[in-house]
Amino acid sequence: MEAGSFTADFLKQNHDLYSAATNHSFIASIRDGSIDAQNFKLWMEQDYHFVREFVRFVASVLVKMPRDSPECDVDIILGGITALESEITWFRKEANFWQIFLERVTLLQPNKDYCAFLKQLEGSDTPFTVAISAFWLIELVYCVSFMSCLEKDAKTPFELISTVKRWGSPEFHDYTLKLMKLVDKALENASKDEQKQAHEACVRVLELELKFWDMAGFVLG
Ligand SMILES: Cc1ncc(C[n+]2csc(CCO)c2C)c(N)n1
Repeated sequence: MEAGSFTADFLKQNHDLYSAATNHSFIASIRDGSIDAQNFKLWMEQDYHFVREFVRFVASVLVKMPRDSPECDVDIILGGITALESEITWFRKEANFWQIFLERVTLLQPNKDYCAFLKQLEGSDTPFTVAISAFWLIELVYCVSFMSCLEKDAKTPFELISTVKRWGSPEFHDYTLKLMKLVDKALENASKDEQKQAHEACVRVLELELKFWDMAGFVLG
């Protein structure tokens, strides 16, 4: 089989897992309007803390970028960091609306596991190529998942529209395409070992995304 780009090959080879992570029942419950507010609040509490760890992760990706990278490539990651500030402000505002106390949240195990994985990627043992691949896929899963909640026949509740628009918007999709191009460029000339490591990190991302959705969709007793 002739090899295409890393990202296209990855998505083809891991179609079922990717599809499970981007068509989860939690997202389906937002899309069809049946979501329980308790589940949404649980997701928001946990995701805020995930995003806080993600800030450090993205900073580490920027530091690992090769010095001879074109400025426009550096600026894509810089844009990602900048966007995180408004993201955090949005979480705080939204948490207020839902009467969530973000400081009092206890991290659940799937979130702890995901944050531990990010920490591992932040380490100097993880090459840039591997970190940027995981970065792309983490953003893509959210983008594709939330895009489905904006389709014509979706019945997303009014109070969740601002949430799904954040990550399901065409602008956010463009950003994931830019990340995808960065990944493919970085991995084109990488060693077989780095390509394998990047593939494994991406599989792990999909597994962790699935568990994160499972956690959010868990029916509270
Ligand atoms: C579990 C989980 N997976 C992926 C994302 C996606 N994501 C991480 S940071 C960020 C802000 C923009 O870069 C976005 C959309 C998430 N939030 N939570």
